Amino acid sequence: MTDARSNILDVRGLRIAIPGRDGERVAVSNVDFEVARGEVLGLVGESGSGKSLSMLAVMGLLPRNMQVTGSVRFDGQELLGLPARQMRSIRGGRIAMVFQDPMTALNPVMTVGAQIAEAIRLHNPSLSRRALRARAVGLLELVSIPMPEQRFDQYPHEFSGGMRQRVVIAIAVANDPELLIADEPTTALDVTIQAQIVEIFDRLRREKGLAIVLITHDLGLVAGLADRITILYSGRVAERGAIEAVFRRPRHPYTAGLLAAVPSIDSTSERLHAIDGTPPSLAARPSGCQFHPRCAFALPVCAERDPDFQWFGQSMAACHRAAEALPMAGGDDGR
Ligand SMILES: Nc1ncnc2c1ncn2[C@@H]1O[C@H](COP(=O)(O)OP(=O)(O)OP(=O)(O)O)[C@@H](O)[C@H]1O
Repeated sequence: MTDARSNILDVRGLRIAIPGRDGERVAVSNVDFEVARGEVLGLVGESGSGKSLSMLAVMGLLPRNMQVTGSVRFDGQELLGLPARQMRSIRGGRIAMVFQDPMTALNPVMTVGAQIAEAIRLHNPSLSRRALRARAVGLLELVSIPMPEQRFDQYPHEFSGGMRQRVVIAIAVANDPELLIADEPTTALDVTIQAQIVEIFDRLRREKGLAIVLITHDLGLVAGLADRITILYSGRVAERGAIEAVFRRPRHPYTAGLLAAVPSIDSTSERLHAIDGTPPSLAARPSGCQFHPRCAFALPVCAERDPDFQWFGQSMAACHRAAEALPMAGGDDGR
């Protein structure tokens, strides 16, 4: 892994607690992840695993009642506790975001071009109308929208879902951010369009050195794009590391289960292997390893003690049995 200095984003020991009438509930605990410039990090987990809360913490957008501790460093600067005004200028400037539903991010009564130009103008108030238009058209080109000159003057409803998501990406990267946080950016799109969006992200990373955090429950999406992966389960990191290492040799049974659930093109089986059971609710988190009630390999210790991380060169996993060669599904080394 790269050392901390070259990471554009470094999250350490992130903890997010939600106060309630019967005491606080810890939604995210001891979460670490990092992404270097030009790299893509896949932040993966089932619904409720803490992906969105973790990224809201990075952006300083958590609801006020939540208590966040740990460290979130962006280009070396600590963001937790930063005054709201400073955080606002980083957000939308150096850190940009793309969400699942492009329609909610776009204004239906403004042309697409005007919306992109407005995003540019916010950070470049002295640019002329002509210069704004030229840059906006350039951005439409960058995200592979055909006939950008004509498209500039059209409204969001004149665009398909995939084209709208490209517009949202164009707006997000309008001011050359260093980090893009994309929360389920392709979930609402069909598979072909998904692949095109992935290609655009890949180009932005290669050509502009953009770092991307891709939040998703889709391991297939991560496989095509990410350099590293962090897998969250029940608010904690189950496994993380270089994507090849984690995919080739998952060390956590949860990772193996997720990998086995990815449909493969050459699969002869119609049935997807899903992991039996459901993740624990915030109100009823188990003792010990969070995954043990669903784990086929659980030992008595797994219910008693939260596992420490074990490091395997390019990946690490929080599993009492991580070092053993368990007969898990997933991975490609024939176990
Ligand atoms: N505003 C809130 N108040 C109380 N609990 C919350 C709130 N927001 C999230 N949670 C809880 O915190 C946990 C983590 O939620 P989070 O939204 O980060 O999960 P996620 O992995 O992003 O899931 P999804 O894929 O469904 O968005 C969940 O148990 C969720 O119910």
